[in-house]
Amino acid sequence: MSSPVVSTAAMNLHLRSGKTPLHILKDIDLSIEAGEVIAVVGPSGSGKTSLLMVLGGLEQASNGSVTVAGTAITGKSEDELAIFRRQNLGILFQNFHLIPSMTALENVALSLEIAETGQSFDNIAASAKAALTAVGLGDRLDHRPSALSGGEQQRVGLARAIVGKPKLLLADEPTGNLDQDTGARVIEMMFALARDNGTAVFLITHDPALARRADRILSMNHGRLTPMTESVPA
Ligand SMILES: Nc1ncnc2c1ncn2[C@@H]1O[C@H](COP(=O)(O)OP(=O)(O)OP(=O)(O)O)[C@@H](O)[C@H]1O
Repeated sequence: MSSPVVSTAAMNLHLRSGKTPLHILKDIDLSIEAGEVIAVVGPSGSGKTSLLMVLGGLEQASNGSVTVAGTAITGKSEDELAIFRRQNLGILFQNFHLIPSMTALENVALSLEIAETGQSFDNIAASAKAALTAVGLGDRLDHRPSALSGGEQQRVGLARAIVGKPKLLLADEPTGNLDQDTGARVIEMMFALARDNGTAVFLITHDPALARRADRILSMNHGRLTPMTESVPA
């Protein structure tokens, strides 16, 4: 059997707020297989985004182990983490983070260019165009973010997150700002990526209907992650 894409053991995250020490993540043991979609639910402030940040190498765990796509990311330098992210991760935030001066096509192509896959410019442009077409934006390639609606910008963000066929997709409330139809479309694309490419998906959501579609639901409470056993309220 292949090893999991995500594996953490006895992982803790301590931060400080002024002089007050905070124990944000407590003894996290998490494993996510290739092609598996995990939904993480839980109250505001419970630690969901903090866990996403640790898995993405955007926040360093205080102790324990964190292995993502075969790389032990604890203790790596910022430069090493940047390379690790470019080669293995897709990240989809609620607030898109698109580059305002670049067109949709350029925003998506940039993520392939900085991943340094060695592809020619023509190949990169073709992949970016295919990803944008897949999210229904084939006719918006030359639009800058300011000329796109919120839902369209989110879909550009999704195209950018998936164009490199990442081993792990991290998504924080990806449908929070979207109408139902656009949200459903974004979700379909994420599931397709897991199914067709074997991408492991870590999805934070407050949407019970969305959580129920995942392979597994985990609940975060006061920094502890536990399997969701009772059914998610509608
Ligand atoms: N850089 C930081 N310094 C200090 N405390 C932080 C920092 N980042 C997050 N926290 C605290 O960590 C706790 C967990 O925050 P986190 O954003 O992970 O929660 P969440 O479950 O994602 O919440 P939400 O659903 O509201 O997004 C909160 O109490 C928050 O105030």
